[in-house]
Amino acid sequence: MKEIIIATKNRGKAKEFVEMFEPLGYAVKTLLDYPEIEDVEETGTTFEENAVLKAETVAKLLGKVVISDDSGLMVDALEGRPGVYSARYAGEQKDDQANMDKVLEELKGVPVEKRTARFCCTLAIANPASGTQTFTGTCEGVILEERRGEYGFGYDPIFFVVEEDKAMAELPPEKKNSISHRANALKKLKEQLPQVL
Ligand SMILES: O=c1nc[nH]c2c1ncn2[C@H]1C[C@H](O)[C@@H](COP(=O)(O)OP(=O)(O)OP(=O)(O)O)O1
Ligand SMILES: [Mg+2]
Repeated sequence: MKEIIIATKNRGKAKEFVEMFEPLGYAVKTLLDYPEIEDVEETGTTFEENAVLKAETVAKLLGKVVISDDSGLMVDALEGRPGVYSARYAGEQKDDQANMDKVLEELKGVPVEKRTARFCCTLAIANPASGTQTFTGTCEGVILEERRGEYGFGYDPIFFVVEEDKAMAELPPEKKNSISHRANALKKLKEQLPQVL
């Protein structure tokens, strides 16, 4: 089986990449399979910068083609926050529950029509021999006033997808993986690099 390496230590992302790549005939490896590789410091100020940093660092270490994912939630009423700081919004411990509580608290009293938001995902594919390309996908939604659903990870329980009339965390994996920011970025990557995937 062909193998693809995803430079992530996030279990929620890793699960989605397995779900999206296995039907294409790829065995997925992530940094959870390479415990000796340390977390790449995300010093960029955009999803693209951080995605490139993560993919190139790991591609160089392994001498192989590597895909990374930098993603997050942008809330209009918060001027785009938490944005690139989504993982650590409530502190260094990267706690999904604390991060959601912080967003809900900051949006207290904000009416539904002003609670618009989007998930963003930039995938970087780094080839040690030929360079790096990036692909970005988004998914539009509205921030709920309380959590709904058990699927997914991160901010999914507070992100309402209008077209589905459900919170992202109420959508089963097959559904999320056809409409998500990550799915949309991967579609672009596949369209533009059919020879790689
Ligand atoms: O589909 C998603 N559904 C809900 N929340 C999501 C999603 N996609 C990203 N997110 C949130 C989770 C985390 O708070 C941040 C990603 O931060 P980000 O730096 O890209 O990932 P990370 O540090 O968890 O793992 P890694 O850098 O090893 O890939 O955005
Ligand atoms: Mg990260």
